[in-house]
Amino acid sequence: MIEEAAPAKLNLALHVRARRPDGYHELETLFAFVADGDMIRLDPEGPPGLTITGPFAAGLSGEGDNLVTRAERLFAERVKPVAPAAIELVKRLPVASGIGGGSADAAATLRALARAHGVATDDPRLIDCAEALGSDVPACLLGRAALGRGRGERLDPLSDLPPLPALLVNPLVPVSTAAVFARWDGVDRGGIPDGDAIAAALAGRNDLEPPARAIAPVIDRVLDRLATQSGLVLARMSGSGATCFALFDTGEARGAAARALSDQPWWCLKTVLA
Ligand SMILES: C[C@](O)(CO)[C@H](O)COP(=O)(O)OP(=O)(O)OC[C@H]1O[C@@H](n2ccc(N)nc2=O)[C@H](O)[C@@H]1O
Ligand SMILES: Nc1ncnc2c1ncn2[C@@H]1O[C@H](COP(=O)(O)OP(=O)(O)OP(=O)(O)O)[C@@H](O)[C@H]1O
Repeated sequence: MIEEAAPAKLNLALHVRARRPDGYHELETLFAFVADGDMIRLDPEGPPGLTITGPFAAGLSGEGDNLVTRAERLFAERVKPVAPAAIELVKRLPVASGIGGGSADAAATLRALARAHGVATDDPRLIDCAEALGSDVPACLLGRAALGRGRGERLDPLSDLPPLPALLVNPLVPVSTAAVFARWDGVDRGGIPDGDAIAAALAGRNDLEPPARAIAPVIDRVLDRLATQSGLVLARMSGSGATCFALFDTGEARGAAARALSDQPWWCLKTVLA
């Protein structure tokens, strides 16, 4: 049995630079990961098929188009013609929520298959599979803080981030990534400055916040509540939303913020930058 963690991804900053003719957007983003997320368990000898467990299992459609099964099929086509395995996905992250849940699962599946079949996790064919599965999958395959460019697949690793306490808050409203990008106003407000990642994040922004807030106004309330917590370093929406994150200077401040928000019917995850 092979276990691979599928940690949640955060966009500490996300600057949209241009709409491309192929329908994607050129962006610059600071990818970061936290210590918690979904989990993939792979048994190459077990009865083939995908089992989904965990608190958000019910939000997912069947095997055919799950990103885990798509990753497995692509691995068999492009890397090694392996037979389907028994895979369990422990789904702890909300679906369609801006923290890359499906992308993290796909990347963890590729890593698990690579380990099971003696392929290096930086094998170019694995990276090809990741790019074909989605814009966030290459970053999730790398699994460490990085500056992303292009549609997110051109990655420059950053030096390790400080293990800042983090609170992730999702108002349990799914938001479509394509719908949010489609509402971007087309204004290039500039790239991400070089240098220290946390300083760059503080100076940066998420250009998808205004369109996501228009689609899901509850995001305003989440950000307003996070902004007033003490010990706050940075509060921002991640990806295309609706999950917002707050970074704190101490675990106590994060705990106090989590208690303060417990009057809302929102999903909250106390974690730390990895
Ligand atoms: C918002 C982010 O999460 C930031 O990391 C990513 O850019 C989105 O990554 P993802 O969910 O893996 O997205 P994909 O599955 O590749 O694309 C979904 C849809 O989002 C839009 N999309 C995505 C990425 C990108 N750079 N430009 C886009 O316009 C496209 O309409 C695309 O059809
Ligand atoms: N294993 C999976 N986990 C989550 N979603 C999946 C999975 N497989 C397929 N999907 C589909 O992919 C869509 C996007 O899910 P995902 O959780 O990756 O989005 P996200 O959190 O918004 O990611 P991003 O940060 O990349 O925007 C959902 O509509 C869902 O139905």
